[in-house]
Amino acid sequence: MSGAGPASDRRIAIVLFNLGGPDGPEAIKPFRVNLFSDPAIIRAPWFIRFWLARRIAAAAQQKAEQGYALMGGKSPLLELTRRQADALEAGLPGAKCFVAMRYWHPFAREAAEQVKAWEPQRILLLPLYPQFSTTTTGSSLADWHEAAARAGLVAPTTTLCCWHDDAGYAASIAALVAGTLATARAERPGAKIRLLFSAHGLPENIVRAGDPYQDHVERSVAAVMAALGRSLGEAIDHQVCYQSRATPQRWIEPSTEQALARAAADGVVAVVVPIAFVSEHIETLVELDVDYREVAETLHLQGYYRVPAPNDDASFIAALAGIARRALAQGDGLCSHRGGRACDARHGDCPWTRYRAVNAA
Ligand SMILES: C=CC1=C(C)c2cc3[nH]c(cc4nc(cc5[nH]c(cc1n2)c(C)c5CCC(=O)O)C(CCC(=O)O)=C4C)c(C)c3C=C
Ligand SMILES: [Fe+2]
Ligand SMILES: [Fe+2]
Repeated sequence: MSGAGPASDRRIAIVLFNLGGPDGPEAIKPFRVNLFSDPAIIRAPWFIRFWLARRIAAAAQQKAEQGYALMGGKSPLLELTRRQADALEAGLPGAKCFVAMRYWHPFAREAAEQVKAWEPQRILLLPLYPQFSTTTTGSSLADWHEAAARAGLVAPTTTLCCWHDDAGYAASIAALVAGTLATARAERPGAKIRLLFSAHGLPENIVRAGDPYQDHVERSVAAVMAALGRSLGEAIDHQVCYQSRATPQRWIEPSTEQALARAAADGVVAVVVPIAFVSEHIETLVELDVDYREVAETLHLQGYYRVPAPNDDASFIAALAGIARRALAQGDGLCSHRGGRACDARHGDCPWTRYRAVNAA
């Protein structure tokens, strides 16, 4: 670990969490059934969920197959996450990164066995979701604790609930935005530009039940806009919107389609920023690059550009390494986020602590 600190001489296992994705065409169906069977995603009693999961998964199966076919029949998420793991390891001597996916291999139980075999002195749980949602971070961390207990893995553990407004993270996203903005300006001289921060959506009822995700997304956008303002020295038009509606319920709005329609009506060029994803996957490479690009063409939008997801971008990895270092410097604890200050999300406390308490009750 670079720099002196309490963690500098220890064997530290860093567990990186993401959602996972199918590793071949035959995995698409079971991956999607796993996803819709998660009580954090479909909030219904288990016997209804068992039936509902298969029904919802079947409903858009063909569209999902077509989407994965465009990416070679599988998701690039695991490979990109492994690259992030390698880059992070290189920046944090003494640490070894492990990957735990929620709905496909390597599952948390596989990662927990690997971590146990490595015999760490300390573990850092680092979700690759900047914003906390019960559907992503909450579900992954709960899954990890079950897997770790089953594996008999006992080591002091530090958990990061969220890093949505970390200054280094915001600056790394702002730099990626600035790059695409420069391309858009060079290709559309004189055109008015609007940044559309497109985040994964959530069903409205999940947000109403207290999920802080939407609030965290808005805070991420504010942090990126502040960093962008500092580096470019100007204010830029922007809007937050939500993509990837996957169930028939009402989802939070405005949708990315609605934001594109507004951009067309206002005669502006849209520069889409995938704000809730740290890696390219089906929702960026297909939904943003193919589906919404088509929508933009149909709407005769002035222009449509997409900012890349950070993947293993050097400043993003450096930001992640800083987040990890600061979390570890605080010693063992349940949650070490925001440089040690308490969560100041809408609900005033740490969302993971709260989620854990509610689920244990
Ligand atoms: C109710 C359904 C869903 C919720 C809620 C949800 C939240 C959510 N998801 C991500 C990030 C990812 N989602 C991915 C895939 C994916 N997500 C859903 C549904 C919900 N997500 C589905 C059905 C799928 C499968 C793709 C498809 O069949 O269309 C992925 C991985 C994609 C891949 O490349 O394989 C990610 C990453 C976030 C950040 C989030 C809420 C905060
Ligand atoms: Fe999703
Ligand atoms: Fe927290």
